[in-house]
Amino acid sequence: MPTLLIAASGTGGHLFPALAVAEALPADWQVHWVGVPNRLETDLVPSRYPLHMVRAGGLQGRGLRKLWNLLQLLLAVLPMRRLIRREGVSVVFSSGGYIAAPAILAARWCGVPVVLHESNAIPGRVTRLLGPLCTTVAVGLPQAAERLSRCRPLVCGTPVRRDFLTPTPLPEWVPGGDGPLLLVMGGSQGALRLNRMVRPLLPQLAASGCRIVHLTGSQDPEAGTLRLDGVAERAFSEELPGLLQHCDLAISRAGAGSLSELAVCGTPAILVPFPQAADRHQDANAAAAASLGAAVIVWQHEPGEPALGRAVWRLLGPRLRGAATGADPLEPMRDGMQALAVRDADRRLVQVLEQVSGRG
Ligand SMILES: CC(=O)N[C@H]1[C@@H](OP(=O)(O)OP(=O)(O)OC[C@H]2O[C@@H](n3ccc(=O)[nH]c3=O)[C@H](O)[C@@H]2O)O[C@H](CO)[C@@H](O)[C@@H]1O
Repeated sequence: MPTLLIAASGTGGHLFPALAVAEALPADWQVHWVGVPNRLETDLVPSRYPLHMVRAGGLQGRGLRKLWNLLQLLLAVLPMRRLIRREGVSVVFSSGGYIAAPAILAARWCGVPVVLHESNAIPGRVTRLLGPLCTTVAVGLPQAAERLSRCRPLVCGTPVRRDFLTPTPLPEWVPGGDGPLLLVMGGSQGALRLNRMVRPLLPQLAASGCRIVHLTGSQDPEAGTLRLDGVAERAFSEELPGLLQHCDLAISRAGAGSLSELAVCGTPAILVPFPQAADRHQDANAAAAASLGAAVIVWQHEPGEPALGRAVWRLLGPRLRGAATGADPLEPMRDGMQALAVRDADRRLVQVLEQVSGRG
């Protein structure tokens, strides 16, 4: 029985694509997962995949703290190597981030093939540094391949969960009515600054008949303070597939996971890239969508500045006024999102895993 070790940790953007790959494997594969204590994987990884923990953090901090984190990251190679040997792992797969570093080094040490998936348009530090050691580097966007010429990467899209690919109903708690539906989301952790840009716009939008779902994240102290008819606020929703398939427009951060889900659902978006993302990779993700006409980029600004409001009213205005479809700016954006979509990224990656494990 082939055994896959998945090294994915931390954010939805790393965990969900890896989960999609695990779910797409043929039934005879066994999956083990390696993560970090107290991160999102403890909630998200289903119990059918044994979850092993190693201590491995990012290289945050300065001076001695940074050195200590680097040492911990290197020391994590040892338990990973033991895990690979003990479970008879045939292939290691990682969706990137810091946990990928010890996973790649341990796999090479054991002579086991390793497949690395990079979903961002600007590859992360670990991908740039250790990609050349991997058996295969796969990327979600062609823009990333241009930046990784030493690894000859395979462009295969970023896997999304199956529910995004099959028709899914709108959740019952979404405000009813005929008005267009606007979804606001800030990635798996929510985005405070994005929430603050959006809130001043909501009273007028709701008064004009727009229905709004705002996914605030769990850290927003202002959540729940604005009570308006036609607006539903949630910290997090498990029902994003139904929301994305039915909404007219999304306002979103430009994380690679969200972007690939918007694309497969054909959902037009206003993207507000997170300015502190490593190497400003969200700017590049957003640019990849905007270059296809799929999205409009609005740079993060203070609440009350006009850019976001102008973009929302320009895009939703015709639907709020009930104008004819020909004048609707959202239609070409939907086509743009569909051009960005890769619907079989999970199967393409499974094919790679089967090949490198000698079964393909
Ligand atoms: C702040 C930051 O640096 N974020 C990075 C992080 O992703 P981060 O997890 O922040 O964002 P992504 O957009 O990649 O993924 C969000 C995921 O959370 C899910 N979701 C979100 C809200 C909700 O209510 N329900 C729900 O299910 C979405 O369906 C999606 O699958 O890793 C990504 C992949 O390397 C990067 O592109 C992002 O830049």
